Amino acid sequence: MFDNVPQTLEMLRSKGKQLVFVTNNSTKSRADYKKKFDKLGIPAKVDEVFGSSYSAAVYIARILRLPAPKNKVFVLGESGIEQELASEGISYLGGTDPSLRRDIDPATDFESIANGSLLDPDVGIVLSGLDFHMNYLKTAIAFQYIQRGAIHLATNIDSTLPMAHSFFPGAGASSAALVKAVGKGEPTSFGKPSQAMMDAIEGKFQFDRSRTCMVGDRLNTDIQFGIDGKLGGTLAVLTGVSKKEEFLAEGAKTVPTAYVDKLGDLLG
Ligand SMILES: O=C(O)[C@H](O)[C@H](O)COP(=O)(O)O
Ligand SMILES: [Mg+2]
Repeated sequence: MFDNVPQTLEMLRSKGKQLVFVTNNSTKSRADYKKKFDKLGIPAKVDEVFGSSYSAAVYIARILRLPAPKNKVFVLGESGIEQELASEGISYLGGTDPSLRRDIDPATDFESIANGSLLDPDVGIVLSGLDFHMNYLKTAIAFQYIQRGAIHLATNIDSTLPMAHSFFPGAGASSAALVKAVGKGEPTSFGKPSQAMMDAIEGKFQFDRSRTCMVGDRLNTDIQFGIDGKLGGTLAVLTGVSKKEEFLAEGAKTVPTAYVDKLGDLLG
């Protein structure tokens, strides 16, 4: 963690600034993040967290509103997605179901998927996110649901996951096999820097875009979200970005982490 994060957040709160913690990581729910913040000593409320799983669940429950009974969600991902779907009252299957965390059995599974006996006829949506347990069986089932009319949505489509000061396959890589098999391009996704995520955050928190700035860690997601005219236009604050020149070329102002105490001045 960067130095002085709790102090910086406290300073912002003391100036009456509204804080929203935005993450594309679908493996954790807002409640999971609250626990993580507690462990790190960062004061935060569950309601201040906005994740891609929650964003997708809100879209499915409040905007898409598929008519029952064909409104169940087949999940390709971890418990964060399941928790947020449950919080919006959406029925789901797949996800962390241990019976699907296995190799496909060619002697039986192809037939059972093809004849529908391994499928739930009420699935109307396939929702994919970062999946630490990807396998052929789940991909094949998801593919069949989509072939039978289910809508493919994604929490987010990041190519990589930054971990341990390196990069690993991200949510977009998790669903890449499915996307290739379906052949219709990327699914609608709800993470940064999508307009869907932006609209959802703005809808929930009612903030003024022209007086908003975003602190992020990557040019391809967080930073674009901050400068592409959707969030504050040209102002963003960096806490560590590898391609600073590219960011500057976009006309953004930057503040090194060491001067993050100026954040309040920037926000006025
Ligand atoms: O692949 C992903 O899902 C993302 O790379 C990852 O979860 C990071 O999300 P962030 O919290 O940085 O938005
Ligand atoms: Mg990030």
